[in-house]
This record gives sequence, C-alpha cells and structure tokens, in this order.
Amino acid sequence: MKEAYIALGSNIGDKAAHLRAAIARLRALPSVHDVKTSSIYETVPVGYLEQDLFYNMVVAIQTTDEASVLLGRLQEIEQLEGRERLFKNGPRTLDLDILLYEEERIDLEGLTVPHPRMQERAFVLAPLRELAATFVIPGLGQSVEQLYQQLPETERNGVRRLGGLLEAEEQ
Ligand SMILES: Nc1ncnc2c1ncn2[C@@H]1O[C@H](COP(=O)(O)OP(=O)(O)OP(=O)(O)O)[C@@H](O)[C@H]1O
Ligand SMILES: Nc1nc2c(c(=O)[nH]1)N=C(CO)CN2
Repeated sequence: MKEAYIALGSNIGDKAAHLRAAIARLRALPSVHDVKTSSIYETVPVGYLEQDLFYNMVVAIQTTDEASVLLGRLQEIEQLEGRERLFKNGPRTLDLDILLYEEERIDLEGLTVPHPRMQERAFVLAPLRELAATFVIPGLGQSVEQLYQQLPETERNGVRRLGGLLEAEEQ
C-alpha cells in the first residue's frame, strides 16, 4: 500500500458539491483506501485573476495503484464531473493533482511528482499542512509547515478556511 496526497480544486458551479462528489468517487475505488480530508479553503485565483474564487482542499489516501495509474483514475473522475478547462490556469469544475506519492520523485511525460508548483501555492500548502505538516518534500528538503511559513503574506492572506465538507456547503 502506498500513501499519496491529492489536491482538489473547483471554481465553477456548486464547488462544494464537485469536491464532495470527487471524494465519494475516490472512496468508491477498490484500489483506494482510508481517504482523509482536510478542511475546504476559499481561495483567490492564482495565475489568471479574472475568475471566480476557488474552493481547494487536500486528501490523503492509501492506494495499491502505481502513480501513473492513479493519475488516470483522477482524470476519469475529472471527466465524470464534467471538467471544463478553458485555458491554462483558467476556471474548472474540478481539478485533481497528485501532490505527493510516498517519498518518490517521478518525472514522466505527463506526470511530475512532487507537483512542481506546490511549494509556491498557499491554496495547496494550507490544507496540506492539516494532514502532513512535518512531511519533508522530496527534492526540496523542507517540510510542508516550513514551506507554508515561507510563503509571502500576500499569498497566505489569499486563502480562508471554511470548514469541513458539510459546513462548506452552508456558506
Ligand atoms: N502531479 C501531477 N498531477 C496531475 N497532473 C499532472 C501532474 N504532473 C503532470 N501532470 C499533467 O498535467 C496535465 C494537467 O494540466 P492542467 O491543464 O490541469 O494544469 P493546470 O491544473 O491548469 O495547472 P497546474 O498543473 O499548475 O495545476 C495533465 O495532463 C497531467 O498529465
Ligand atoms: N486559488 C487557486 N488558483 C488556481 C488554482 C486553484 O486550484 N486555486 N489552480 C490553478 C491551476 O491548476 C491556477 N490557479
């Protein structure tokens, strides 16, 4: 069994519903076990600013899948949730990224782990530190908590914790 961390994001339609559906689909996979969820965060868009706020969260899973197989399953779930991706960094109904897979460094066409931009993203590090504050990122040699503390204040101020999946629905 391998441990992986997955980032979830949504900024179109019923964002909490997209996140909840993604987690239900993950939990339904026979190759995925013990899904642990962070809180949901409402986050200012990074990269392309003229779009709605995102909901972001992170889950920890145990899986029997190789990382590339896991990525395929995540892409299937994105499709099932009607993923529209208009352009790079643009709005999307559901985005699923593999952040970490054990302590492995993976560099395949179409799959880079650890996710190469995770250390600059408060919308990833804030929920991830709930689940894995002391995890040292392979290749960076720093923990999730250290990386979070080093983010510029403007980045950290762009994320607001809403609560768990159920509470976020009521916002
Ligand atoms: N760790 C990873 N997790 C998910 N997808 C990855 C990963 N590494 C590479 N990819 C590739 O990234 C592609 C998805 O890119 P996409 O357009 O969703 O990027 P993005 O979500 O807009 O930007 P970002 O990658 O910065 O979050 C997929 O086709 C996938 O092959
Ligand atoms: N706040 C926020 N900004 C983003 C996000 C995201 O999930 N949340 N995803 C992006 C591309 O993956 C680009 N910008």
